[in-house]
Amino acid sequence: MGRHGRKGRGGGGGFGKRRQHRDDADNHKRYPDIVKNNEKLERHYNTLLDLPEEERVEFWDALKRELPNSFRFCGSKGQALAVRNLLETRYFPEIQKIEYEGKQVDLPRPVPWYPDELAWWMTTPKNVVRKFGPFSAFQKYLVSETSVGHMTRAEVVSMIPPLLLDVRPGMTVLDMCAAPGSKSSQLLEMLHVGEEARIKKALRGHAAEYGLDLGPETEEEANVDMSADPSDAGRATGLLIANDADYKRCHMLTHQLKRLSSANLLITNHDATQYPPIKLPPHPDNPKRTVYLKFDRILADVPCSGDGTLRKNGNIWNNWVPGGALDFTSPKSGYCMHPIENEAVIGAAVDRCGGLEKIDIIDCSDKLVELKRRPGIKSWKVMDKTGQFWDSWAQIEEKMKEDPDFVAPGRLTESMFPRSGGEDLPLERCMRVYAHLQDTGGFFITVLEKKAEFKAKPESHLKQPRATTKSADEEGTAAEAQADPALKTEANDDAPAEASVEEPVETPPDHSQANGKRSRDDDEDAESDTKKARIQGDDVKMTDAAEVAPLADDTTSVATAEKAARPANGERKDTSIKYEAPFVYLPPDHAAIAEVKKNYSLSDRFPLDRFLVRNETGEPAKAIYYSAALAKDILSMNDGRGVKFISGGVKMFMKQDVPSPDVCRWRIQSEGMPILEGYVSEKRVVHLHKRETLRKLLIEMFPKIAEGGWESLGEIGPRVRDMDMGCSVLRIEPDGTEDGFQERIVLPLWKSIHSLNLMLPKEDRAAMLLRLFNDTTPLVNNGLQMQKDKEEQKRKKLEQEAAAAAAAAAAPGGEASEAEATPTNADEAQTEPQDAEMEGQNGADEADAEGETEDAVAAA
Ligand SMILES: C[S@@+](CC[C@H](N)C(=O)[O-])C[C@H]1O[C@@H](n2cnc3c(N)ncnc32)[C@H](O)[C@@H]1O
Repeated sequence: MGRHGRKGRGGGGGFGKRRQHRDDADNHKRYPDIVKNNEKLERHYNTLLDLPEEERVEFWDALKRELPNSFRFCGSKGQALAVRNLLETRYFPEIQKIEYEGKQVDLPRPVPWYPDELAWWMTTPKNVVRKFGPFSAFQKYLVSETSVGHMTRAEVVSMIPPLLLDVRPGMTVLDMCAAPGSKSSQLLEMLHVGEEARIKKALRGHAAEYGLDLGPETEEEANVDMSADPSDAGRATGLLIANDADYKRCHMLTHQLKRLSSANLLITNHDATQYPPIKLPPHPDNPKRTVYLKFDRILADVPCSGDGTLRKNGNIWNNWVPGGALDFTSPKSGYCMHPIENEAVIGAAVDRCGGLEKIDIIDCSDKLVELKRRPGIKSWKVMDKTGQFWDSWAQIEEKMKEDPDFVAPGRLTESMFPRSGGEDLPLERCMRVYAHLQDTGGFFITVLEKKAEFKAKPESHLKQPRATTKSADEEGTAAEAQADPALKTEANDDAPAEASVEEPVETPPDHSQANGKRSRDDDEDAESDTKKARIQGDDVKMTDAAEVAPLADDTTSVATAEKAARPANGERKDTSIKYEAPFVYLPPDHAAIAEVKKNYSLSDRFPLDRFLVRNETGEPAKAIYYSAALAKDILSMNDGRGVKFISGGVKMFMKQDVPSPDVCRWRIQSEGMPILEGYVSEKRVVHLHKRETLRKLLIEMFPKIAEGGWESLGEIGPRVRDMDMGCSVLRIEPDGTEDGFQERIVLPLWKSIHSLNLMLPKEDRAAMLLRLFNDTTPLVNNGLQMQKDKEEQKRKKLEQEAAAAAAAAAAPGGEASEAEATPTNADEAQTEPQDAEMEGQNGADEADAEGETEDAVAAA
């Protein structure tokens, strides 16, 4: 059907602008206070779902109850488990004591089908946890861990699709409609599973050679499967392209995913129905052949009418009309129960892709077995805007034959009905999750597997809607042309016919081998591809309520999008198309890279050819980023091709003002630390194992080292006193004692002339303080205090000098000289610390380029 994106792309459109005000008012009402009656809605689902009476009551009761609170522990597995353990050890005893409305509240429970008990839910609604006093410590924990990216609050049902996609390290994945990014973060985590242990294991054999202290081998390291992603010394080689059509939401996505510090992520801003082909470097054996990226997995979490979100968008009770689903005016999320947004779309997509030999609906009954679900629906009626049900398209045609003036109300189309002759389509393999099954929102998921190459049929082969009035009909057509870039391209662009969706086009180049992986040459036999896919179960695409036709690797979408990206003169390179600051890779022998390599004595095992900057000059001004090899290939090969890359690469080094040229100007940014730290030699490492030492470093910004200040820095005091100035790696390690650390943490540390500083944003400091020490002590900025003291001293000195000068002038024959009266700046040059300016003064290009907020690290 392909209509999903037409109205309200951006996910925030709700039920349209006219209703916005009332919606907002309704949304601010507590859910229990909302009147939950809608005759058409109830008649609609009672008819369509045809649930037995008892279950029907449960279904509506569940929809009328407030949605339980749910959250997921995220980030690296070690971190996620550490944060999860706190829930049970620190917060369970508190929650157990809470009574709300005369009843003891339930403890949170793990979601039974989510791996490693990393997803949890609780019956107490979010609003109560937020506002009811006795929950305040727990609420603080939720907010604090969410703000630093160790936890995310997501609807339980929305966690299902990534799990069914079975993403594994090394895969190439596209999330077509990714913002704000909750599913993308799950996908990214899957690409990085086991990476830390693999890197360590790969490095261990070379540790002595490079002066690396990797500590004792961990259990995870001992058990890690090196073959899961073997080609880049343990580093993850897969890639997630997270795409969204809405530019602003792409930036939201960037912000959300930044927390995962992944070098294996690119964010793009395209209409997914026109996703451009992504070029890869040619295969060395066939340098003339153009090679394009193909995806192992695609997630299509498309906008829909969202009636599955009734429990969190109470306004839907008032506003739901059958036409909502027909028009898709409420694209808040992919949660919907309506067959015309679900099974009908799957049917149409399979049809357009050439049937079940080309694309199959996968039976997932053996996956997530504890997830209660219902099979997809094979037959349904369609309710028009007046509330009348139609059994089939044939019934409408019949009526039109009988009465030439008859028009069905609303924009009904043939594809909204079960397909005639489509009885064999295994729509029962689609998955429906209803609110009453396990107290969630409603949801629809289907997993599709591409079995062979195909050319998708154009959308127009389906029968067109017949609207209520002529003008409505005309409106619809104009809107279609407006909203469907494919139609626009066909109509307006005089590029060669091969680009039209209707025309057969050359089979696009096949997977290629970038960096020895993840791509194929285009002359490879499609048949053998298909066999491979079947054997390995590899080419699974999934959709929740999705239209699947425009897969990025299918012939049609490649050709159409290629045309869109190609300028009218036929030349492919158009450097004028710049959507964001460019991505420029630095040569490995660049002076800044050499400086970094020398300062941190980086092991030769760390690749130096993946550093990039984000500015036109191509010179590092403020930040140096790092990306995985495949991301580099893609960013380099697609420069000037009209691919709208919003973000890519992890900020690895930030430029620092330093008091002498002997000090390395490039400090490691906390985001880049997990990628780099294993390769930094002992020369720039500080080991910390006492809890009190870390507590002091977290609470105090810029604790003093000079004038004996180092003595108050516990076991790290002598080390930091003797160390050269600049950035080093602080390794916080368990020492086996009971009150020692349970987890390993690595942070950047900066030593300046007078003081030391953990290079962590304030919110991260506060979150760590809460997590490790259950401490909410306000942070102390020693640097600011020193600055104030210094200013006070200066003021006093000035006063004294002025008084002395006045006295001298008053004395018989005396007159103070200018020079004596003017204070020198000599003291200032010595004052604390030069890094005071480190965040503020270099605010040039890159930070702005990504619209990022600066770390609150800084400055004294
Ligand atoms: C249901 S939301 C996605 C939620 C997201 N997957 C998550 O888990 O956080 C749908 C998203 O699709 C985007 N969108 C709408 N039409 C699109 C199109 N034609 N191409 C790509 N993205 C589109 C919207 O901007 C919106 O962010």
